[in-house]
Amino acid sequence: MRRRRKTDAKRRQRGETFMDQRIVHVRAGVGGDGCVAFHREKWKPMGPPSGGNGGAGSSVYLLPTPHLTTLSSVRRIVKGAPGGTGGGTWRNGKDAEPTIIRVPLGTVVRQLPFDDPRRAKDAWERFEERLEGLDPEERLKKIRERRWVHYPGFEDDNLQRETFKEADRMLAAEERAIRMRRLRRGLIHLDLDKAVETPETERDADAPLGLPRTKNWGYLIAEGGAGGLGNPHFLSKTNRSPKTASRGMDGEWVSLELELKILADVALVGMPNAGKSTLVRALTGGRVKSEVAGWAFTTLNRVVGVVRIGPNGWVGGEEGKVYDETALEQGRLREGMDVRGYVDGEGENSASDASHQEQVPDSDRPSYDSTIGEKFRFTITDNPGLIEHASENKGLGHSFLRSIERSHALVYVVDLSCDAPWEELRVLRDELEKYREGMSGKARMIIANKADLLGADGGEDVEEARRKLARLEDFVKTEMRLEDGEGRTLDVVPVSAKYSMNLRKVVDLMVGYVEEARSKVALQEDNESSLLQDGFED
Ligand SMILES: Nc1nc2c(ncn2[C@@H]2O[C@H](COP(=O)(O)OP(=O)(O)OP(=O)(O)O)[C@@H](O)[C@H]2O)c(=O)[nH]1
Ligand SMILES: [Mg+2]
Repeated sequence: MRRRRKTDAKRRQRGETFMDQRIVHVRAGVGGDGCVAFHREKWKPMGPPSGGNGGAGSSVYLLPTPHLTTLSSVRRIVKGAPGGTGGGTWRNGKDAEPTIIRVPLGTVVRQLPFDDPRRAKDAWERFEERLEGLDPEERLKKIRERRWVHYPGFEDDNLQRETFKEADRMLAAEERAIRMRRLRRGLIHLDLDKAVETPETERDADAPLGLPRTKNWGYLIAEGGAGGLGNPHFLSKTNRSPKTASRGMDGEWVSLELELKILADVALVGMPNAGKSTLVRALTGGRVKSEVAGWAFTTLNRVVGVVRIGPNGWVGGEEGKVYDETALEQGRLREGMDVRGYVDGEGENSASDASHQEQVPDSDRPSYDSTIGEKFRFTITDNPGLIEHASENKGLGHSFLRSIERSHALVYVVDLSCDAPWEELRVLRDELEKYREGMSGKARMIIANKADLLGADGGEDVEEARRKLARLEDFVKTEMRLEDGEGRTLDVVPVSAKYSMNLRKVVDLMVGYVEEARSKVALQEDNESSLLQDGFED
C-alpha cells in the first residue's frame, strides 16, 4: 500500500495523474474441482458415488460507465475468483460471481495479438513451459495431476484402469476444443462510447416462468473456466465405484490495451461571461457556432472546435476581425441583407453599404479553404461557465468537469476588465482541485480577455490595465507554478477575443502544449511496455 502511494506521488510529479492508456491483463477465474465422495448411511456402508461438481470460475466483463473519467482506477492485473469446490452428498460448488471492470465512456479496447511482446502468456502456455524438458512419462504424470482428483490412496489403482484412460482422453479432447474455440473467436475490439443502459435487462417475453432475470454486466471479455465433474459422472458399467473426479478448467486469460479517447486537446475553463465562446469562435475563424451573449450561462453544453495551422501559420485568424454577440450579429446580418436589397434597387448609398458590410462577420460562410495544406490541427472545447461551489454541483454543476478532464491541456479564461481577475483565477483553480485533486495541474495558460476594454480611451486607463496585468502575473508567479519541477509558471496572455487581438500568440502557445502532451502520451506507452517486461512475472 505504502509503495503504491509512493509511486503514485512520483507519477504526479511527472504530471501523469491522468492516464489515457493502460495495459490490463485479465485472468478469468478457474473452475472449482469436482469431488470424489460416496454416500454413507446407517446400515448402508457402500453407497453410490456422491461427489458434487465444481462451480464455474468468474467471467470478466467490461462495463463502460459515465461516472469515471480516467483509467487510473483500472487495475493492471484483474483476476476472477475461482469457482467453489464440489462437496459430498451431491453438493455442487458455487459459481463465482462475475468480475466487472468499470471503464470510463470513450474507452477503446483492443486485445493484444499473439505476437505482441506486451501480451502476457496465458495459463495454458505457462503450463506448457513448465513441461518443457521433461521426459514423456513425467509429462503425462503432470498433465494428469492437473486434470484429476483421486480418492485418497487410490491414484495408482485409478491410473491402471481402462475406463480412466478413456475419460482422460475425452477430457483432453475437450480442453483442446475449448482452447481452439477461444483462439478462433478473434481479437476483442470495442469502442465504448455508450453506457450500458440498464444494468438489468428485461426478461425475454417467451422465457419460461421462474427463470431469473439475466443481468447485463457489460461486455464479456474473458470466460471463466468450467467447474470439474464429481465422481458420479465417471460411473460406468465396468466401474461401479469411480474414485476420481476432474479438476476445474482454467479460465481465459487475455491482455487488453485500454485507451481513453481524448475529447479535445485544449479545454477552456472560465467563469460565466468571461468570453470563452467568443474566444472559440475567434480561434476557429468563426466556424464554431457557439452562442455568445452578454449574460451568464449562455453556453449549456460543451462545443468542440478545430484550430488549424497551415504552412503560413494559423488558418482563419484575422487580426481585428470582430466576433460580437451572436444575436447582434444575426440581426445585423439580416439588416445588412435588407440594406443591400434596398441599395441595389435605389443604386444609392453604396458607401454606407460597404461600411456596413465590413461589420458583418461572415461566420455563416465557411472560411474553411480546403486547398490550403494543413500542417497541424488541434481541437478545443468551449465549456459552460464554472462558478464557486461548482464542484459541489452548484450552477451547472460538475457534469461538464468530467469532460474537461479528458483533454491534454486546460486554459483559464478570465475577464481582465473586472475588478480582481486574480480572485477569479483562484476560485477556478480551487474548484478544479476540489473536484479532483491534481486536476489543475493540467492548466497551462491564463488568457486575460477583454483587454480592449481597458485603455480604450488612453491615459489613466492604460496605466490601470498595465497594473492589473502585472498584478495578475505576480499572482500567477507566486501561486500557480507548473508541476514540472523546472519552476516554470503558467503563461499569461492578454487578448481581446471580440476584436481578435493577440490571438496568434495564444495559438502558438497552444500548439506547444498539445505537441508536448501528445509526445508524453507516446512516451508513456513505451514506458508502460518496458515496465511490463520486468514487472509482470509473479
Ligand atoms: N469588449 C469585449 N467584450 C467581449 C470580449 N470577449 C467577449 N466579450 C463579450 O462578453 C460577453 C460574454 O461572452 P461569451 O463568449 O458569451 O462568454 P462565455 O464565457 O462563453 O459565457 P458563458 O457561456 O455564459 O459561460 C459577450 O457580450 C461578448 O460579446 C472581448 O474581448 N472584449
Ligand atoms: Mg459561452
